[in-house]
Amino acid sequence: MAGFGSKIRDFFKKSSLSSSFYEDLEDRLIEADLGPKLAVELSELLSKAKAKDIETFKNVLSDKISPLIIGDQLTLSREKPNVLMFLGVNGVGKTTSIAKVAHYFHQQGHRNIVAAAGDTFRAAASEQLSIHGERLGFRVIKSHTGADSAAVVHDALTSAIAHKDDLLLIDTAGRMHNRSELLHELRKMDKIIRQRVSDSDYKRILVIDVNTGQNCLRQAEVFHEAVQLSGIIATKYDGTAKGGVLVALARELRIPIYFLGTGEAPSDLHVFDAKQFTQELVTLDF
Ligand SMILES: Nc1nc2c(ncn2[C@@H]2O[C@H](COP(=O)(O)OP(=O)(O)OP(=O)(O)O)[C@@H](O)[C@H]2O)c(=O)[nH]1
Repeated sequence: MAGFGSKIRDFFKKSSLSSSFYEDLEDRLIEADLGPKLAVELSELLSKAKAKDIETFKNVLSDKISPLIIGDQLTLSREKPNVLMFLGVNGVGKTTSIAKVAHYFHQQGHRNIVAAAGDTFRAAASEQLSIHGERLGFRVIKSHTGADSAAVVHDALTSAIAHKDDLLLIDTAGRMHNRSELLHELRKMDKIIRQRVSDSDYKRILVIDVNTGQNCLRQAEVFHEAVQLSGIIATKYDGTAKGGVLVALARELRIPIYFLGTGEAPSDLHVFDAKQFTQELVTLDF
């Protein structure tokens, strides 16, 4: 799949004289993952300005998305433990992101880190987390497959408080038998954490794969409804899609982006820079 930049560039190269220019542009923007609402708004703005050149498009795009995209640096408070719960559908990179975030804070001097294998749905998930823990030097609290994930979270919190850990990272399942079961499970975990950790020390982080396009939006809405998301980690930014979906997400949910994941290694994590991201998107430079 071609990225956002090349799709839009091609469009302006080939279609500048067509009579259905603005409708075609709208379709292209939707394909480029900006989402239907933003695509309609952008093509309407260009249509009003009677603009058909790529420079005007870039200016309109920049004006439109700059206020939408929010970057935020994830920092830990002095309280112990800070709790980060990772949410997202299967395969987006939750477990890998936990390893990356553990590595990131470890490098900042936070040596006491524990993770909870809250994905009790899939046997390999807690195994994978344990392997990361051994390599990177964090403890992992886990239970058997099919165990109550809220109980795992409860045990991990008790352990983190007893050990005076700086950070508790919670892995969760992305799939359940059905949506209401997933929501119920997540809310239960959320409630247990809120009973013992203050709001300022607890973040709910949505992990999304930027290559999954508009599917992300629906997923994000479900998780946001369940636990009120605090921020986003966008993974697989090293792939072909260059984040058009992040603009759509930012527009819909208005939550900050913490990090971009750019590979499988623990160090492949970059603090999100909103200015740089917007610049790359509007220069269509990829
Ligand atoms: N290229 C690339 N691959 C990534 C990135 N993040 C994760 N992956 C890979 O994506 C695959 C899935 O990652 P996981 O961390 O297992 O995903 P998960 O969300 O925990 O999946 P489940 O445990 O099935 O829910 C693995 O092969 C990771 O190595 C990234 O930023 N870039």
